[in-house]
Amino acid sequence: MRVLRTVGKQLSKIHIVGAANGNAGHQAGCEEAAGVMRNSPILKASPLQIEWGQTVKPRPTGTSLAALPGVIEFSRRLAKATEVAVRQQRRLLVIGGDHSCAIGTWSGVASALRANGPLGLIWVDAHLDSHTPDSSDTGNIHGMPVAHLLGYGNTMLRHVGDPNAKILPQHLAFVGIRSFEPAEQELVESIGVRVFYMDEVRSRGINDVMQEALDIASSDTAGFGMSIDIDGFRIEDAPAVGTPVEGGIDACQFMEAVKRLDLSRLIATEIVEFLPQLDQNSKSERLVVDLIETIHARFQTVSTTQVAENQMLTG
Ligand SMILES: NC(=[NH2+])NCCC[C@H](N)C(=O)O
Repeated sequence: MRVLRTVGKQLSKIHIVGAANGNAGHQAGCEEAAGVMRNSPILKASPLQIEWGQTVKPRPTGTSLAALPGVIEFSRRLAKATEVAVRQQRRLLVIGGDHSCAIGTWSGVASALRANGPLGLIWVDAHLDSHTPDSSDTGNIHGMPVAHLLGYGNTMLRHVGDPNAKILPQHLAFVGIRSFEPAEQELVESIGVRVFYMDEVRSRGINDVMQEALDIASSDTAGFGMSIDIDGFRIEDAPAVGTPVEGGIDACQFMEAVKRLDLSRLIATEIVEFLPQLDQNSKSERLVVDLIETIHARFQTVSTTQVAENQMLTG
């Protein structure tokens, strides 16, 4: 009885791991986001129960491809942190960081789940982030995490946590994509990954698309994750990002769609690419909090009315 109660408690509280990395991005600054969110008055005012775990900080070795040694070492430490959290059945949220942190986040989660089955993943983003070091024009590793999670690219990055591919093509769905280069598109399409480009989101509506993405990520998997790059949203909803792209997902519609999803098999969430130095009027900070509440309120005794009231108070 006691054990059950403890497990229940761990399941409902959000356990946040900070990923304070930023030098694999187009512009430095995402490394500040975890600290900003930790001190965020908007998040502190939220009725959600949160416990902050460790914040993993890299030892940067440079930018573009010179960042690689630092990213490898950082990814290994982040993967340890997420693996432990999932093994302890905590309700995990990772706050990045540039999107290269996804290598560490999902490698650790995949290792923890492996005995039970494969990991599914919904990747919300403007970009495909599916380059290898060889195919990338910029050398920025935040444009490469998906290729490495699928088992392509640099061997040491592919082998973070363990040598297995972290995700199989049939369990991955991209949502909101509208910026990519031919080589990365060719890679993901040739192996059959489902990409919901922005055109399809616009024509079918985000509700339908998210429902189908959830089906892909949860069929024949041990559970699934969501990696949310806030540049997937409209620039007016998430202005503080390093690589903005016009024509994104309407953030309010996205959150309405997420509220309708069955998230009972959600293992972990990651919110990345928030660049605090560009955040006028805390607009993007507020979006991060709204996303967290949208996803997590259902797992706690917090009612949607309480969340709405909080949003009005701080809005
Ligand atoms: N996580 C991101 N914001 N990625 C943007 C990647 C942009 C471009 N495709 C590149 O590889 O450099």
